[in-house]
Amino acid sequence: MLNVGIIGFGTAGRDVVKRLVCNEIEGCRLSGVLVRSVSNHSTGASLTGLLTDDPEHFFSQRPDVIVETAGHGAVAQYGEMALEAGCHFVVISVGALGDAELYNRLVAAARTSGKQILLPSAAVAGLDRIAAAAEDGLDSVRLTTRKPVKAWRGTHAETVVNLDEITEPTVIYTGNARDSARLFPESVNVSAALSLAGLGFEETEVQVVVDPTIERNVHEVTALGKFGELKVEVQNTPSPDNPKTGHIVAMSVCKVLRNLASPVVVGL
Ligand SMILES: NC(=O)C1=CN([C@@H]2O[C@H](COP(=O)(O)OP(=O)(O)OC[C@H]3O[C@@H](n4cnc5c(N)ncnc54)[C@H](O)[C@@H]3O)[C@@H](O)[C@H]2O)C=CC1
Ligand SMILES: O=C([O-])CC(=O)C(=O)O
Repeated sequence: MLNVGIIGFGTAGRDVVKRLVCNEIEGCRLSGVLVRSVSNHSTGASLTGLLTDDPEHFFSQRPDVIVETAGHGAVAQYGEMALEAGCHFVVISVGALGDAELYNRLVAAARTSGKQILLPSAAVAGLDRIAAAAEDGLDSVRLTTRKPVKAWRGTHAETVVNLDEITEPTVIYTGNARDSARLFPESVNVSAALSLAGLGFEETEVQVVVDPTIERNVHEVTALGKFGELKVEVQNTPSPDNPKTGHIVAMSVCKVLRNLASPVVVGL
């Protein structure tokens, strides 16, 4: 059995935890959930003793794999600790890795411990193909991320446009993935995942759009190279608790955990 520790008990974290405690991910069991303050969460009997706000206690449960579902700050705070403790580190707040210094430290820790930093596809599709294409001549990778107005509340978008007055699709960012990941830490992690799969943070081109005409979170990816051409559009159903995050994100984490415990792995 693979012991799984989860950092963060928000939208994505709760969905993953629910599946683990219901034994829906074969070969995996929940060792603990690290939260900022236990008193902020009311949980059912199935989680008794599993939530902790004490990192030492969390690590003492000897997880084999730790999953970050808590935001960029938590990647910086716990990444090295997780790898040095001998755990694989699954990261959904991939944009944090746009900080080159942090990225290098985590990679060094992974090398030393012999463990891996695992980045789920999460909200996007096509990372497998872009990574394969990068083996032999990838020329360009472009991302357009569009989300409905409600998904941009409380983000950097509010400093660019008046969200209450938007009536048509409005571009709020054009640039590279390094800056998009930094400016939209809760919303455009996909740009970082594409960068790490393909051409890196500087060469990956990103456009971000507030779109009052749509209901889903849309990511359009195009890539060109020796392999041919890739065009992928995903339309993610927003999670009821957090419209920024697609429900598929937690399911993608569940798939990574299933892969780690499974004799057969499909879709790498
Ligand atoms: N790779 C991808 O495609 C995607 C990545 N994300 C990333 O995942 C993150 C989480 O998404 P959601 O679950 O929707 O967010 P959320 O805001 O619903 O939940 C995050 C939870 O983590 C907790 N938290 C924050 N810092 C913590 C810490 N240091 N220790 C323990 N708990 C901490 C918060 O209190 C909150 O309960 C987002 O901030 C975003 O960076 C989200 C969607 C897609
Ligand atoms: O869930 C999504 O559609 C994508 C997202 O928030 C991110 O990339 O950070």
